[in-house]
Amino acid sequence: MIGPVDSSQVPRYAGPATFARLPRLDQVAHADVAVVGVPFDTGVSYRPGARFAPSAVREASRLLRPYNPSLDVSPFERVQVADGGDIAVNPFHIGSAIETIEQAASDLQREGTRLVTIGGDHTIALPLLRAVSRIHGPVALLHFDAHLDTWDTYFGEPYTHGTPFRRAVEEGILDTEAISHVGTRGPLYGKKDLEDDRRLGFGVVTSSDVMRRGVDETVDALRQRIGSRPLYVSIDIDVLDPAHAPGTGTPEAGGMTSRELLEIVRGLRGLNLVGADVVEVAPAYDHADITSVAASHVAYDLVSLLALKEGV
Ligand SMILES: N=C(N)NCCCC(=O)O
Ligand SMILES: [Zn+2]
Ligand SMILES: [Zn+2]
Repeated sequence: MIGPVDSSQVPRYAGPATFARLPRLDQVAHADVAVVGVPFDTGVSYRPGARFAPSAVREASRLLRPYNPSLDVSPFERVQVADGGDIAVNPFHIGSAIETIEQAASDLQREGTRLVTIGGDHTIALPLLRAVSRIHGPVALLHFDAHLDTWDTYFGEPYTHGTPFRRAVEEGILDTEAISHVGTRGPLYGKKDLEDDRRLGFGVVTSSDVMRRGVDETVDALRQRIGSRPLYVSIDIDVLDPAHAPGTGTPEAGGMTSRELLEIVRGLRGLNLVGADVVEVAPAYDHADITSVAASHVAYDLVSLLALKEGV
């Protein structure tokens, strides 16, 4: 196993950044888990800038340490984790970008590598879900977000960051017995948004529900719905309150704390996780790397969950 650069030997701020100072994918024979960037933000409806997230999150991840006490695992000792670099996508053509992401994600997973993808805007969840469903069939989905992202079109366009999960249901790549939003809040276009969303099959745990029920009850309910199904986790960083994630494109007041999010993610331990993404970090609106740090820690816990599951 090739682990991260030892920060007691080489200062952690030295050298080019890979996620958690891990080796690059081309430096290992095989990776069980790869962290890969998708610098794409052509699908946004408001503030752009998520194309700069992969490099910002890698920079913020320099401070991650190799032992995860919350999950009692040293993920980089248990399995080979590597940084898969960025998928080079066309910034001028959403359809072409989606095709490139689906193909690249499929190629990366060909030898059983699991992906934790750093977006990019939420458009990228659709091709990533297509790629995991090619392997596992329709997957359960836990979607952490302030937004439903099950709208139909924007300006007539079906492929945007507000529409990936409606497309995914239409394409039959989700197991609609086990799809939930967590952390939703904020104004909608109309009541119909919620009705449409329910008709697609989504369960909703709002940000207020999490606050009222607490983390443990929330986790119990989510776990029951998911069972042993293959599970994909998509985390829009705007699920966090703007106080915890100012660096994002469509911020909404009244969100979760980073502590709540991390605890819910850790509560997924033992489930059949097959892939995950962390999207919508927009570094230009960030302050003191608050958002990139949160995203890097969430990604670290997702990698840890995969390491627990894939390791022997
Ligand atoms: N996926 C994110 N972050 N936002 C979707 C917001 C869509 C809208 O402008 O209504
Ligand atoms: Zn979203
Ligand atoms: Zn969102």
